[in-house]
Amino acid sequence: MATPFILINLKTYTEGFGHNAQKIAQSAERIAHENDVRIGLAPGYMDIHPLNVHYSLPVFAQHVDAVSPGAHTGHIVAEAVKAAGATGTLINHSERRLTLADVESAHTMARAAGLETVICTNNVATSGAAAFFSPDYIAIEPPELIGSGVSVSKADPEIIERSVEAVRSVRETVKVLTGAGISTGECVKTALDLGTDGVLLASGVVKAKDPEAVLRDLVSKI
Ligand SMILES: O=C[C@H](O)COP(=O)(O)O
Repeated sequence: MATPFILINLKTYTEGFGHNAQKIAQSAERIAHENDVRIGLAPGYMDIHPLNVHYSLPVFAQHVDAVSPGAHTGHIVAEAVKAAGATGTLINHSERRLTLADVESAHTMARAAGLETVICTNNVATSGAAAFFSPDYIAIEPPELIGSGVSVSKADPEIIERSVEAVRSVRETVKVLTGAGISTGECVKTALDLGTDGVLLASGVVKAKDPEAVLRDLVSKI
């Protein structure tokens, strides 16, 4: 199995802006170093460059548009997030959905820019479809459980198992992340036991009183 990957999406929570993003990055870097685990952050765009400069950890954009560099205004271009220091990007997060055609274009552009890719999906069928694009990871997240505090690995383990099957039947090499409501080491262990390669989470860490304590718990059962 690949090294487990814990990817923390800071979303647009104020608890994940600026100095707060740096504190979470510092804890993540330390805990990843002490354990055999990759921990990455997906901060807001303004925090990509500072995190990349000060910390040694994967830094993901939360989204890129299906737009190439040139005469476009107000878009997020994969090459630009790469130039700002991002090492990867989420694509098609449930809170930033794209059409299937745009998922494909955004993914192609992210790849061409040299970014690691995580395509988010909402069910088994979209997970299977996304596998045809050969991203590095597919993150399966039932939208109704996002931010709910109810872990998908407990509430709906079947969707995880069936998504892993759907993805692997299309592309053996694509890794899968479990997302939605993940907040403890037990959730991470269940996600790994269900055949996934890690987790995508947000509120459990970002909104915690002590994010470092949550991070330590997340890696405790790997
Ligand atoms: O990107 C992260 C996911 O949407 C999960 O969010 P959550 O951990 O707050 O449920």
